[in-house]
Amino acid sequence: MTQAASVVSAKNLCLTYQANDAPVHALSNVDLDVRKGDFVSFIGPSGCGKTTFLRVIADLEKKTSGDITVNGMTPEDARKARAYGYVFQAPALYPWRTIDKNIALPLEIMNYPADERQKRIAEALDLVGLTGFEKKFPWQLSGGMQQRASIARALAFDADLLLMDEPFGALDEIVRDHLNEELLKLWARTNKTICFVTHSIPEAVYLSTKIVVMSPRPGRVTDIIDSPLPRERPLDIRETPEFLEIAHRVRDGLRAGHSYEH
Ligand SMILES: Nc1ncnc2c1ncn2[C@@H]1O[C@H](COP(=O)(O)OP(=O)(O)OP(=O)(O)O)[C@@H](O)[C@H]1O
Repeated sequence: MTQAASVVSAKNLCLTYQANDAPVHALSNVDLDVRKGDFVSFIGPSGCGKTTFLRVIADLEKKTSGDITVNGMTPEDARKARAYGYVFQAPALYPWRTIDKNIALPLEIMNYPADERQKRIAEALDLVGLTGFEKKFPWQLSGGMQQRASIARALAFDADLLLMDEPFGALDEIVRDHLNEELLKLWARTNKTICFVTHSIPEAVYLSTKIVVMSPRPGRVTDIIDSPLPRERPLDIRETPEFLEIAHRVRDGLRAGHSYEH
């Protein structure tokens, strides 16, 4: 079998923010290869550079040194080619726009014709299970449904790469479990490549084909775990020895990164 194409490739990637008092080494010598169809989670304590890494992929921050390509291009060219959809931590929906109009906004900015917009909105709502809610305002939906609407908005351009920055962090555990299951189904149906930031070990292990463990000061990768779990995962896989073993390794990686500071 030939290896899947590289979607994100980082080599010796460094990013230093020039803060007022001292430079902040948000990413230090990061090496990572994300392949087409991977579900990659980034896990680590606050400040280890998870968001910064997604922002470099999205061309919202510029690297200081090293190399990074997205779909074989510079992040800037990839952004211009609309290589990705971005889902933020909070739903970030416009309260004065109905759900369909929120999803339409980026498509309007990109001058998609009205009929194409309608088609894409309907498809994206179907993928996240929100068909029938197009005329509701965000405040008429629960937190979980709002976050699904944000995912629909990111899916609407049909980019192969989804960047998700802790999208379910603010939701209660039951809703989160449900959305995790839904997200895996969506990933299986669409064959997208997903880069997903989380603070939760079970979430990272449940969702991912690859888990990137990071630690702060300087922000760096301490472990990369290729998951042996099958791609199809019922929620109760979380009680299996295989699952717990990976969770254990993630926890060890997080601990090792922590002891580096002392
Ligand atoms: N624009 C900026 N200017 C200066 N420092 C920044 C800037 N953005 C982030 N940082 C710093 O860079 C480091 C990495 O931040 P980043 O947001 O990538 O971490 P994170 O792992 O996503 O954290 P969290 O889990 O809290 O979201 C932190 O120390 C942060 O304070």
